[in-house]
Amino acid sequence: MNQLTTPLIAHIPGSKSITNRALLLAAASAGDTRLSAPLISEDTLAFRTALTDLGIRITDADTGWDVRGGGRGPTVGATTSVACADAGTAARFLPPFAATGRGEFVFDGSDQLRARPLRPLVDALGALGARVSCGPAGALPLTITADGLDGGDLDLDSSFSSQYLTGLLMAAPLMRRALTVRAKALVSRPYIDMTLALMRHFGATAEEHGDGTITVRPGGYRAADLTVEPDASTASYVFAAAAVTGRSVTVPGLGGTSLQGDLGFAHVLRRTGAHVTVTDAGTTVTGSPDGALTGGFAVDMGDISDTFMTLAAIAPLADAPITIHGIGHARFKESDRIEAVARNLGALGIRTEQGPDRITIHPGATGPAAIACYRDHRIAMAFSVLGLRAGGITLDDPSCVGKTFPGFHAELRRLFPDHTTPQGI
Ligand SMILES: O=C(O)C1=C[C@@H](OP(=O)(O)O)[C@@H](O)[C@H](O)C1
Ligand SMILES: C=C(OP(=O)(O)O)C(=O)O
Repeated sequence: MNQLTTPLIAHIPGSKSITNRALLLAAASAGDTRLSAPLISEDTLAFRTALTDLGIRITDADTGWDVRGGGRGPTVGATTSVACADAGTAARFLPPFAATGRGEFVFDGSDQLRARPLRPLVDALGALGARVSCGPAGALPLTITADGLDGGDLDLDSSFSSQYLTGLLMAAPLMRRALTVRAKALVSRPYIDMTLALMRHFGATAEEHGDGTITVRPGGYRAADLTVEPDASTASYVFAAAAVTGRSVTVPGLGGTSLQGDLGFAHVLRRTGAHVTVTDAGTTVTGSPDGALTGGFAVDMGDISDTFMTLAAIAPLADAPITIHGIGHARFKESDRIEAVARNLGALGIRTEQGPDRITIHPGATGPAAIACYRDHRIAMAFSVLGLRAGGITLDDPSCVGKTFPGFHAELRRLFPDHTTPQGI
């Protein structure tokens, strides 16, 4: 192996989705949980602070965090405000947990988070017996006057997000009766598989029926230590960087046993000509020589929509158009991500066509441009990868990567010191 083919070892922090699920499940468990290698970023620190505000004791430890679970939903005397910052997982996972407790809770968040839909979750909590109200737009601020939750049967609109279902499922073992949920038009299904696997890790009983409904029985959780694997959504950026530079990048600890559907992005890169190996020890992506990318295909990224921007941002380097579809729900996240990608590619001189749930990107030389991040960490990180090949790319808000990867710019520079990274960072 020469220097160019020797794999670069990427340092990718823990999964945001696993960290925040494990924090909540540990908080709901009877006993102490050691959560090792958690992600430390704005989203997970906001989630930790929110649980602390709900009375959960979380302390720093040598390998991560120690959580002393209460074995039930939170009980508060006075009205308790819970800040969710920009974290969609906090806004969707914490209210059902609180509703199984006692007292009044007011959940709120940033303007960005206040713009993201909550109505299906509000309706579901009301149907389960909670006294709940939300803002005029069917979003935050959300007020719950909790006195436990009954459980029962529920139809849940899951077309905007899978997170409502995750929040309700994780609260279900704390409800008075079994919960059976029929999720309609469910998106991002791999995140439900992750939820169920982690619930079972903490001792819950969840049954998946043939018709897609899920039944969770009461009985609470038991504490169970957990080590968080590296974040597969974050790994998409270094895997794409390997593809566009022709280098080889390995992410140790993210492999065949992963709970994360976004590892599927590595297989999407295979379609561009990259070589991918996934073992239980980790995943390695090796780009074609000189970073040549094969286009001329369409791909459904509905299950792994957080990574569609990573592919879209490098698609101008391909030899033929790439169409990404199944991603309509990505319009309701930190930004309207299809529109954000289209506008930024347009600013770079790249032709795109978009539909409600899709975008087609045409190849072309990219000119210099200041990327409008829309305070969306994934827009900033995805276009930084393009910047490795296309000089003259700057970011209007480089620090927005702090939501899930505060060390992103430093790691990209460390891995690719000979390539350009967005100026001003
Ligand atoms: O459950 C989770 O941890 C997540 C689910 C996904 O959201 P949607 O279910 O809204 O697609 C994903 O975009 C988000 O980054 C994390
Ligand atoms: C959508 C995302 O996060 P969340 O929904 O947890 O805010 C994301 O990380 O891309």
